[in-house]
Amino acid sequence: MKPLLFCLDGNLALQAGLAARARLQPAACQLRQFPDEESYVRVLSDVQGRDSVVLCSLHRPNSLFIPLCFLMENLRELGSRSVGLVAPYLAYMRQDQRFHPGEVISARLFAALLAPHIDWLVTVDPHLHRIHDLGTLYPLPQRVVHAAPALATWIASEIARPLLIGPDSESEQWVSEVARLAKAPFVVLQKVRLGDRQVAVSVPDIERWREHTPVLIDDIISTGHTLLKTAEHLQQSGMRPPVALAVHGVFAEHAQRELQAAGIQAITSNSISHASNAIDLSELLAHAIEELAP
Ligand SMILES: O=P(O)(O)OC[C@H]1O[C@@H](O)[C@H](O)[C@@H]1O
Repeated sequence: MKPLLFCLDGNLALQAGLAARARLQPAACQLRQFPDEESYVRVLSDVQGRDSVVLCSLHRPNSLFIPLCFLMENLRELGSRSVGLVAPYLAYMRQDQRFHPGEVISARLFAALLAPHIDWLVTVDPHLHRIHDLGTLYPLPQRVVHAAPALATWIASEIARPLLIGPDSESEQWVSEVARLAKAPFVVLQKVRLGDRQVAVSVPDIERWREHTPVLIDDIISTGHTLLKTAEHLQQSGMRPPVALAVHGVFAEHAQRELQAAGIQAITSNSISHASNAIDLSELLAHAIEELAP
């Protein structure tokens, strides 16, 4: 029997894509909040003796974490043989060390809370910066899907004469791979983070790329300030308005509005459901799921 596929984050398009490509059977659950914000979760499919897969990007981690744990443990109590998690966006990966004395290393602690509930994990380009192996945080069967081939295909078909730009050294791992696959030139800029919402970006001499279309590549758009600052500097250097490609469109606070106001076209993958989704990851995710699902 096909494993059942539950979707907790409302990404129904991705659920349908995965069900078709990874031979999973869509299943239903209900999630709501009580007036005091406690979570109510109900499984509406028969899971007895079945393997279950839960699709849930963790872009709103604090509000999704409790329902996700409730659902996964409930699936076991109701007789599910196994529970795998497909979290295309994995949260709490950026605070992977104590930058200031006394800070919580949330990447490690969040993983320690989540891992005991899952049998296997599939995610997309987790923000592995100082920790290079996801298995260090999640010591269980897991696959990391890389969105680079899908981003490169989109660029090759949509942008004439692209110049790929990584806003900071962290982004080099993504931009260099996308550039290789798209057979396009790339540059990496220097960024200094001044706070949660403040960044400063410096641009090297990009005179010779004037005739190219700048394509910013990053793993995450959160507040959008990294992209906004980068675009501002590119504009001052006489470049055309950039297209911004990111794997994960978190779009925290007013990010979407501010990017639009700055004339930046944001394009994202469907790791998180959003109006900017133009890059479908279901095929790449389906391969990874088929390797792990029983
Ligand atoms: O500037 P915002 O959008 O808030 O944050 C996203 C950036 O912060 C970094 O960790 C990510 O790799 C990305 O460059």
